Amino acid sequence: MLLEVSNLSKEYTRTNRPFFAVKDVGLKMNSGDFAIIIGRSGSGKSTLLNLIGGLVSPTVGQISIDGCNIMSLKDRELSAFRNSYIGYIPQGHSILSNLSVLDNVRLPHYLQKRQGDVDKRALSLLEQFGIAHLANAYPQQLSGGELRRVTIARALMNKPKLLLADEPTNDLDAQTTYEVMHLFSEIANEGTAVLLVTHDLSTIHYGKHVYRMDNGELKSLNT
Ligand SMILES: Nc1ncnc2c1ncn2[C@@H]1O[C@H](COP(=O)(O)OP(=O)(O)OP(=O)(O)O)[C@@H](O)[C@H]1O
Repeated sequence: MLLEVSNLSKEYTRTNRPFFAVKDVGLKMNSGDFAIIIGRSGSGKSTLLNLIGGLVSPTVGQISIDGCNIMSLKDRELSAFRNSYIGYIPQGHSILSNLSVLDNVRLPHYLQKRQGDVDKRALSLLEQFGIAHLANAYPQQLSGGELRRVTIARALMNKPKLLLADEPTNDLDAQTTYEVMHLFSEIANEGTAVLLVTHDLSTIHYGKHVYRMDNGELKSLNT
C-alpha cells in the first residue's frame, strides 16, 4: 500500500467555535491508482490534501506513505521526505514569474540537491507535456493551460510516488481540461499514485476511485 490514511481529523476554531474541517477520514491508495475527490467549496478537500502532503498537522489520525508514518518525522526530515516522495500541485498559480519555464521545472531538483541529469529530466517532462518549445519562455508569456502543464511537470521533477493536485482544472476551458486530465491518467499509468480534489464534475470519469467529501467526511462513490 502506498498511502494509508486512518481516522484522520482536523479541527479548526473560527469565531470561538471549533469544527472539524476533516472528520475521521480513511483512505488507501496503491501505486498507479488515480483517485478523485469531489466536493463543494468548503467541504474540506484542500485541508485533506494539505494533511496528506504534510503541510498541515492533524488533530488526530495516521498518515503513512510508502510505509513511513509522516507524523513521526521532524520538520527537516518531513521537508526532505515531501520533496522526494510527494509532488504537490497547489490551487491557483504557483509558478515563479522571474524564472524561465525550464528553471521553474528544475527548481525541486535543486531544493533536494539531487544527483543525476537535471536538464535531461526537465526537458523530457516538457516534451512529454508538449511544451518543450516554451522551455526558455517566461510564465507571463504562457496561457493558463500551458502554465498548468509547467506546474505538473515541476511537481513530477523528483519522480514522486504520490502526486497531489488541488483543483488543477479550475480555470481551464473544456478542451484544456480534457488534455490535462489525460496527462494525469498517463502519469498514473506510469506508476505514480494520483490524488486529485475538485468541484469539477466533468472530470470524475477519469478517476479509477471516486470519493465525495461532505462537511469533512469522505465517502467512496465506487459501487
Ligand atoms: N486555517 C483555518 N482556520 C480555520 N478554518 C479554516 C482554516 N482553513 C480552512 N478552514 C475552513 O475549513 C473548511 C474547509 O476548508 P477547505 O479549504 O479544506 O475546503 P475546500 O473543500 O478545499 O474548499 P475550496 O474548494 O473552496 O477550496 C472551510 O470551512 C474553511 O473555511
